[in-house]
Amino acid sequence: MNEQVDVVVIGLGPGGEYLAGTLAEAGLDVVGVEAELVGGECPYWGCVPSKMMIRAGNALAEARRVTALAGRAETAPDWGLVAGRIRREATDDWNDRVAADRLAAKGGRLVRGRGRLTGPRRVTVDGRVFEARRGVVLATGSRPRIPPVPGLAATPYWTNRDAMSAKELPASMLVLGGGAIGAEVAQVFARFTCRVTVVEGQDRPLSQEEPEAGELAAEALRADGVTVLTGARVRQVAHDGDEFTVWLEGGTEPHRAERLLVATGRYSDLAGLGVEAAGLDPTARAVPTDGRMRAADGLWAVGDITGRGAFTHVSMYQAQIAVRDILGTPGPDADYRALPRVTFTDPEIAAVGLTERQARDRGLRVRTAVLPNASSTRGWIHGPGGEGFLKLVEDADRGVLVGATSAGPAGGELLYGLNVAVHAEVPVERLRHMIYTYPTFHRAVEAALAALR
Ligand SMILES: Cc1cc2nc3c(=O)[nH]c(=O)nc-3n(C[C@H](O)[C@H](O)[C@H](O)COP(=O)(O)OP(=O)(O)OC[C@H]3O[C@@H](n4cnc5c(N)ncnc54)[C@H](O)[C@@H]3O)c2cc1C
Ligand SMILES: NC(=O)c1ccc[n+]([C@@H]2O[C@H](COP(=O)([O-])OP(=O)(O)OC[C@H]3O[C@@H](n4cnc5c(N)ncnc54)[C@H](O)[C@@H]3O)[C@@H](O)[C@H]2O)c1
Repeated sequence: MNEQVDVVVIGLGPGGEYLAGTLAEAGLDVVGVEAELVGGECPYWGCVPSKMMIRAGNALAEARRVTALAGRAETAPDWGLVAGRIRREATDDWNDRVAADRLAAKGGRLVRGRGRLTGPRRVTVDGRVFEARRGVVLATGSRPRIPPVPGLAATPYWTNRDAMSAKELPASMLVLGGGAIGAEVAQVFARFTCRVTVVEGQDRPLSQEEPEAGELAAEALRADGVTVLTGARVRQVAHDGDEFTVWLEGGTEPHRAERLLVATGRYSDLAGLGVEAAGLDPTARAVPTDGRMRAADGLWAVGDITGRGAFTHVSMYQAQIAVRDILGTPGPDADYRALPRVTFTDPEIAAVGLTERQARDRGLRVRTAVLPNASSTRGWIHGPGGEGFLKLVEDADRGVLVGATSAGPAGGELLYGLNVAVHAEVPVERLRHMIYTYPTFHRAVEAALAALR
């Protein structure tokens, strides 16, 4: 006998867990299906452990700046403290009991196993078939994309999961990919004395962001002793039982390291989820959704699987919209114009909305301004560790900001005001006549607005 429920949520990462819990609290009969840990990638192998590492690495870096600012401070990096904190405080030793109990307390039912769509509004988990009266939500996230480099698949390469759960740091590590994961992990590991080389295929790290952001990230990594190779293609990878050997196209000598971290982006396994049973293309990169997060009749999708930005805040934002749609509560459609993101390197590199290139490619008449942090009073006072810049992108015809990048010691926090400006389309003319606190990092916004050309 098939089991009748109101909603089945497949995948309980940040978006799915929120959806399942909120719909259950609203009185619906909800089944949440989870193949691994309730909470998903973010709390166990993603945002939370990586930011805990970064907090520790930043403390070391700040202590090292004491020499230039305040005297002498000695540091003796101990990865055991970081690994222990991640184990105890962040992940409960990779145990999701608390999250599973939280869902149960809200009235949701957890079904452990791998869910598959086997028809419209129908999900099968290890032979159990659920018929969802209102529908099914796909929230199965993403996995590391492993490039088809000869030899790589046969080696014991690391993904983010190994890096986040490392009890000890390797003496040396090659990082394939200089995106968000590559840049963050490379810097932290280097600060804990691991010899790190980043191999990035594009001509700079963080290649999807402003060129100035990528250049700053490369400089920051190099300042921490990371070797950054750009425009680099890996020809072959091998492992001899002890170490990795990596040959690059055009290189004469191979690179060797104890570990190889692959951080070359993510993909969503739509075929494994059986999306064709709901009329969707299993070979697509993402599940297309409308403004209400609907993918088909009685089918919603949220999170990484939608391809609208692999961030926890995107997944949660979309989940809120899907909840409203399922419950029939009014509210605005999804709007990605002011999509914020922060790469938590030191300096933090934060951006919202369009880059200059994206704005120009859309045919906008663009005005921009780029100011180095050192040109502001606060940036100059800050001294060592204050590197960064502020960049604004204006749609000159409408007189509103459509994008901004803030990089610096508090780049992610500074972004907030710019996020509001882009989201609410606050006229640049109004922003120019605001009072900006002296001497903050964000006061640079006033100077940048004046410099828009
Ligand atoms: C190292 C790292 C650092 C990151 N740092 C940040 C950060 O600082 N800020 C930020 O916003 N984002 C960050 N991210 C991205 C963030 O983790 C993801 O965007 C977010 O977790 C995606 O949420 P989601 O809801 O799509 O699902 P996910 O977290 O991907 O979870 C999906 C869940 O679905 C389950 N699942 C998959 N298939 C099935 C199935 N068939 N049946 C049942 N269950 C299934 C999985 O087991 C998993 O638990 C980071 C990611 C990584 C890897
Ligand atoms: N702070 C944050 O919010 C944060 C932190 C980590 C991860 N994330 C999320 O997780 C996602 C995945 O992170 P990621 O770093 O794996 O992906 P990414 O897409 O951010 O970066 C991948 C990088 O690898 C490069 N690359 C791809 N194939 C390559 C190859 N064969 N050789 C060399 N370089 C290659 C790309 O040019 C790119 O720069 C991110 O896109 C982001 O959405 C967010």
